[in-house]
Amino acid sequence: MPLGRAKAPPRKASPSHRAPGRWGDGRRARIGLLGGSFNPAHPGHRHVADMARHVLRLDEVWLLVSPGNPLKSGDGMAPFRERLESARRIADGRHVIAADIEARLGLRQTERTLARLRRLFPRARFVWIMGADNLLQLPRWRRWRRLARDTPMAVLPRPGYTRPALHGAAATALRRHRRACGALLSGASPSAGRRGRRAHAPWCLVPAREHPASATAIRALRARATAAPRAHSHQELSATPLPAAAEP
Ligand SMILES: Nc1ncnc2c1ncn2[C@@H]1O[C@H](COP(=O)(O)OP(=O)(O)OP(=O)(O)O)[C@@H](O)[C@H]1O
Ligand SMILES: O=C(O)c1ccc[n+]([C@@H]2O[C@H](COP(=O)([O-])O)[C@@H](O)[C@H]2O)c1
Repeated sequence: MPLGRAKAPPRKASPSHRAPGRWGDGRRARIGLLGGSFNPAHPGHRHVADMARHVLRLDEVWLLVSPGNPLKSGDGMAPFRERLESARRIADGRHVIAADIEARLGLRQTERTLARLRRLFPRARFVWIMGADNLLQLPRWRRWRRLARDTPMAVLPRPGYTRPALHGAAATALRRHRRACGALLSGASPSAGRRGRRAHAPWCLVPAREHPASATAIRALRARATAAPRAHSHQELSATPLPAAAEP
């Protein structure tokens, strides 16, 4: 080593298991991305995250709280902060991490988010995780073909959606690229080959039991619970006989 030149400091351990910041970092990890509205988060999300982590041998799953699903109206959507807090409550902060990075980056279309995350976390391997309901509606997403080409995807069964999704337009178009989940991250990451053509990323159906939880059902229950006392008292009021008018 030439005299006078300081020895480079030892490299920091990769900052894995931390909520991702908007500037990215050098973590070398297999990361599952479970994007969602989390309006609110529920045990079905945690089940999906845990099953995907286990079957795909992921280091981390990020609960990627969406600033706003491009296909959902804002009606009945809780504020972003509330949804993020609810995702934090089902996370463990180590292997399952609530992430606000989409909001920080000002992105909401998944294909854009994935392209940016690959640049910000160049040593990470990403897998997009979703329930069968989302595989069914995937053809409505912006540049979904490109998304499926560039990012491995893991689909979780969901009551009422698994069979229709496996026979749907996206699964049919992508049938040649379906693999066993163990093979999802086994090859090199898709990179441009000769003449800039990219290898197509694989996808799989995670062999897990269906979990019945749904945010729609939770919101409906909550709405009924808040409406019930009023309905109850209204019912009581109409069933209670009026005091007899005093005889003249
Ligand atoms: N019980 C479940 N089984 C499988 N996948 C699920 C389940 N619950 C949520 N997901 C998946 O998690 C992701 C985020 O879901 P989201 O936050 O929209 O919850 P949701 O219960 O589907 O909400 P909503 O009923 O409001 O549409 C989606 O990919 C969705 O398919
Ligand atoms: O990119 C799109 O066009 C697109 C359209 C619909 C949904 N998504 C994403 O799908 C994820 C699941 O959304 P949700 O609301 O069903 O929980 C969430 O990350 C959304 O941003 C993405």
